Amino acid sequence: MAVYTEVTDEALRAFLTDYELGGLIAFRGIAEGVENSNYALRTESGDFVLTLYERRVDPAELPYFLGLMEHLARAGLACPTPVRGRDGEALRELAGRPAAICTFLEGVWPRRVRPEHLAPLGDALARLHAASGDFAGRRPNALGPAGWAPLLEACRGRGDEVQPGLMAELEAQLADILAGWPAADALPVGQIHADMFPDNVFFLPDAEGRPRVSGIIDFYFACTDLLAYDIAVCLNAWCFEADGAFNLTKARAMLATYQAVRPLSAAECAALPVLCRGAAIRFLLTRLYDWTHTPADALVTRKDPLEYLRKLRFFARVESPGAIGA
Ligand SMILES: Nc1ncnc2c1ncn2[C@@H]1O[C@H](COP(=O)(O)OP(=O)(O)O)[C@@H](O)[C@H]1O
Ligand SMILES: N[C@@H](CCOP(=O)(O)O)C(=O)O
Repeated sequence: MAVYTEVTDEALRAFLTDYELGGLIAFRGIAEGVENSNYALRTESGDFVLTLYERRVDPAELPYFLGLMEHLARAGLACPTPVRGRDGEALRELAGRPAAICTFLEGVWPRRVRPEHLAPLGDALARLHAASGDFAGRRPNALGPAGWAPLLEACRGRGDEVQPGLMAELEAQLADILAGWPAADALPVGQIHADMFPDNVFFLPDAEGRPRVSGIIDFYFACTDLLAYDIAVCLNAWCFEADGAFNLTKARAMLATYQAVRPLSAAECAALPVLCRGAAIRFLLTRLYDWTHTPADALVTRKDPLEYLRKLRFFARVESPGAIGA
């Protein structure tokens, strides 16, 4: 699932008259994704993705997301380019929802992450950070440290049903993380993706058959925050095996190519363990919130919060940045 808002053939054809994309050839709802309604479109001009923004996206923030994607695509990053209508506007309305069309990116996201994915990932992440350096937009991270205690509070009463003692453990972890969190001006800040999970990064084989990044999608958590926090998100999302073991080889491969583009300062390396703990609790808390607030029969697939409890515990035990590849 993610088609919350149905679009009729007639409504879509009428919508497309505001663009110079030619006539509609075919369209279908895309089942993947959780936040918004997505449709794959084929028009006489090629393939596109139509997104209808659902309730969790604040319409006032859409110009930031679309502007950032346009900026990065112009700088050569493989990310969706918002398509502007005849009037120059990319953000429009369809079926009562804010809506935009973006270019379709080829490639597939890795269902099983292999060590060979990590080098191209690190390179792409560093290029994203470098290319957004001159982007003028700003968006505070709503799911940053200040947002974690309210999320924890919203899960009170239900969290311990997921695992006995969970709430007390998370409270203690959160206090510890916040006490060690770097000051906003202590580390380099810029535009970060903030949700660079495997399902948001597409790959295609290069001439030698090695994976190369062909697309980065889903910029709807992007924000202005510590650049190294994006690395921490990737260490969480890409460097653990199915049995829960942290894969140091993967972490080192990603950090090496990242640093070939943007070397980390000593302060960023030192902060990486706490940033990883922060990223772990951030995804744990949003998953826990969804787990405890989404009816079990809802069409959306709820993600396992306890996967991130195991990662959180791992990062809490890390004694030096070297143990996680920095
Ligand atoms: N620009 C794009 N090119 C190709 N496929 C896309 C593009 N944008 C989204 N998709 C497809 O739509 C799915 C859901 O997109 P995503 O942005 O992750 O949705 P959500 O924000 O609802 O989680 C992706 O897994 C991918 O299959
Ligand atoms: N990556 C997050 C969930 C966000 O979902 P997405 O489909 O918008 O990437 C998680 O795994 O908890």
